[in-house]
Amino acid sequence: MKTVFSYAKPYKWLIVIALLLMLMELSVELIQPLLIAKIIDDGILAENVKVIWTWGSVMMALSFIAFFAGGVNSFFAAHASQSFAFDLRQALFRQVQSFTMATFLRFPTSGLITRLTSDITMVQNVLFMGLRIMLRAPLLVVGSLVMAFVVNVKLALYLLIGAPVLLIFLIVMARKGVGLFAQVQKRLDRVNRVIQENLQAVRLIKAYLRGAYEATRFSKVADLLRKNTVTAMRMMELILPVLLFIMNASLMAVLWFGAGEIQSGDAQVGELVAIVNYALRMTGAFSMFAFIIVSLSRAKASAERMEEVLLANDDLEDHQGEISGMIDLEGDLRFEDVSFYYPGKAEPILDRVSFHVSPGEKLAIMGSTGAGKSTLLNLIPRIFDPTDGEIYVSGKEVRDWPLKELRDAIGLVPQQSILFTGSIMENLSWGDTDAPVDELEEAAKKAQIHESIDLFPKKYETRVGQKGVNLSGGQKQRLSIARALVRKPSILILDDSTSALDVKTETALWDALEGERATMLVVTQKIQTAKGADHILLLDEGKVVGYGTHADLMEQSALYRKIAQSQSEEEAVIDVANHS
Ligand SMILES: Nc1ncnc2c1ncn2[C@@H]1O[C@H](COP(=O)(O)OP(=O)(O)OP(=O)(O)O)[C@@H](O)[C@H]1O
Repeated sequence: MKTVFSYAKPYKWLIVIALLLMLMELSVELIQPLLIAKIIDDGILAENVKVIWTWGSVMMALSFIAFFAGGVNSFFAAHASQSFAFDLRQALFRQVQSFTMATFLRFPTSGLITRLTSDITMVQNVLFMGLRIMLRAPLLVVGSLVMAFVVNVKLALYLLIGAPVLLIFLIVMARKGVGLFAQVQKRLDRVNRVIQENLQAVRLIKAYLRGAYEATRFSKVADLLRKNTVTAMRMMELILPVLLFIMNASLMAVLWFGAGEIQSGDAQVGELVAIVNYALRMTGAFSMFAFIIVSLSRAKASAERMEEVLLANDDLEDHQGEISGMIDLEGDLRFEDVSFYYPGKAEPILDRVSFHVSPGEKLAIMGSTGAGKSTLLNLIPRIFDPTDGEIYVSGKEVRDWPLKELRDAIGLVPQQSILFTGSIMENLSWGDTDAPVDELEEAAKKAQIHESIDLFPKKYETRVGQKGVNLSGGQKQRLSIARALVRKPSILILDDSTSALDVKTETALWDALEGERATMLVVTQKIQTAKGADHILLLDEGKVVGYGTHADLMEQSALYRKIAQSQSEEEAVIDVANHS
């Protein structure tokens, strides 16, 4: 809670002013029964019209002040709570962005989305309501009690009859509430996860006719959310009747014993009326308690979930020392005995991998699916750090480069092309926001996507992503490659990013990349692509099982020969099909 609410600190003066205004409003409310008592005892019963007019006017003036204070309080409360939520959302977003992959994988995406949306709204509402009514209700209870004692101690004591039971009951309910609402937020995470998966996979779901199946899956998680929320709310709904029962019993005691006190002359009618008035105000305030406990419980659960994110320890150390050199234009890359385990896994995904790529060389990486190719590539820009061994870029261990320097020098094209909503131009300049337009077009030409873009009516201003044109798989791959080229990387990493290209386009792409001053790592399944590389690294179950040129591997590696043979058979079948 502390970390989350520390984001309200910059608005402490707004909060203080809002609280003072709220106290002003509250004081007026508390003084009013006292004035009523005075009007009854000294005005009505004493038949003194002047007293009635004087105190009546004071009451009116005070009501106006309370009205004004309430209005301004709302203004400050809204401003403080909205600004607090804005800052908190920014902080959470930045924190999630700064996560290492290892930390990121600890939180399901849907959970992060819920934290950034519904959880923040929950604490924002609590701050707003806190400044408006939540604090006001308990203060009204305490204030009314104090005022009741000021009016008549004996009568006020009857109001306290139910206090201990009430207090214990409220504490128990508040504790239960936090646990129940934490569960509700978890269920909401799961609902969000199913929604997210469904929206992403909408085409697949249609193609597999899995709409009904997914609807059932959604019903199940939505039903769990409903059940948990109902349980929590039912528990909370107990609060109001119990509170009212206790308060009404206390009120009965006041009236019962109050009548006796008036008859014996120990109390006046006006005093009894004032105390009943305070008791009614306390009851009214208590009726807010159910709502307050629900809101506080939800906000506490939400704050704890956000705190998990804000306090998540990031273990990726950024070398902040002096930059003693720049990564060369064509980065030299060396893996020395690199092993890697995914967090919490017992089996290594990479097992003592060593190889060297000289500046400007092109290394093709091959291996069966799951061999560890993508994992290996992710270690270069330090998406993960190796568990053992070292990786050197331009002669320096990757952990010794400042992270920005290292990542600036790398152009990574992931296996799945990811584009952002916006124009083609915006997607290209995402690679380097300072790159001039002609460089963006140059990159597009090299990536063999310029001609396709030219055919769109709006050319580079064509919108992609949601509500924009849907690019084909191959177009997306080429756009992703162009985006990486815009960075003018020293090391260009293509993770199976040409799989959707036809042979002609791919050949043109490799020809265009020939002139690029970059060391290249290319994951590929195609022997044809590997043949064009200076060296080929063959991975199997995380181990290097072959390294050399195409000719070397044809000679040394049975696995490579098998892949080559299967692909030449495939080509033969295609040839036959084409000629028949
Ligand atoms: N985040 C993760 N946590 C645990 N295991 C993972 C994670 N990501 C990948 N793996 C496992 O690591 C192994 C290697 O995965 P990787 O993606 O590196 O393989 P790959 O050779 O690129 O495969 P493909 O050619 O199919 O893309 C796989 O067995 C995969 O299940």
